[in-house]
Amino acid sequence: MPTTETKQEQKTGIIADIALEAKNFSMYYSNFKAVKNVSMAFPKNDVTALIGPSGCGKSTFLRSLNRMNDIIPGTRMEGEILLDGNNILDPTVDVVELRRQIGMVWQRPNPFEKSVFDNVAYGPKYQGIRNKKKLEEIVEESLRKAALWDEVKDRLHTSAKALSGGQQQRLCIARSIAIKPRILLLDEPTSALDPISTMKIEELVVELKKEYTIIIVTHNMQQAARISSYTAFFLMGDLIEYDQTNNMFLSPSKQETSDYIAGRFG
Ligand SMILES: Nc1ncnc2c1ncn2[C@@H]1O[C@H](COP(=O)(O)OP(=O)(O)OP(=O)(O)O)[C@@H](O)[C@H]1O
Repeated sequence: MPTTETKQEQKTGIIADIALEAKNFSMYYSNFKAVKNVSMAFPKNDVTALIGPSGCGKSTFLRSLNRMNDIIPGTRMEGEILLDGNNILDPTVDVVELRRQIGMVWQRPNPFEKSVFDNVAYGPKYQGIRNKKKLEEIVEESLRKAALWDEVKDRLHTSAKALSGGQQQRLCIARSIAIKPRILLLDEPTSALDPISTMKIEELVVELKKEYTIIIVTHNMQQAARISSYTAFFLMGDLIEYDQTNNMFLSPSKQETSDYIAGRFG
């Protein structure tokens, strides 16, 4: 009989094309170890869900993947997170360029106090693109990819804050896409949205995986089951189980996973 560890290694070992990989990664808030010795690989052009009860460290881990925790004083990280074989935790890494490659969408839609157009054009302008036609092309392409173009094409120059919550969240996705990332980190992107808007975001995520690697934190297990190919279950900072989503939900190998999925805690 293989040990559980061996079984999991075998299962995660079937990821043929790895976009990003954590190796023995830990993250501390001062002396508190919020993420503990996590090793896992994220498949390219696919969706991986991070699930677990409140406080288990899934958002902290997600934010570590593009060094977003750096902005919190007193944080410390150990281990490695590899992108193309390079450790992104290395102090010499250019975090602005890293965050261009690994974009982030937050729980609450947070468009800038600018027009729809200027929200999407912001990143490309920051990168030095000034040509008006080129910017128009990028804005249209990004809004189309975020499944928002048809709804906003006649109001590009009105305030983004006037959009609905669901539209604002798709605008935030368009804003991320506009700077051509390779990986998108989504931190509970639908938790503030109504069911119809949630469905649109879920459809969008499934569409976007053709072009991007997507890592999503969700409280919603049905959502993880609907849109992800792999799921990682965290508990008190530990990665308890990582597997293909179908296996995880149909035959979890750990009791804690089974209890959580069955709604016995969390
Ligand atoms: N800025 C911070 N300073 C100190 N501790 C923090 C900070 N942010 C999170 N923590 C702690 O780290 C642990 C993990 O928090 P985290 O937000 O990553 O969990 P989570 O699983 O994403 O929870 P939720 O689903 O409620 O967002 C928790 O114990 C939390 O209290």
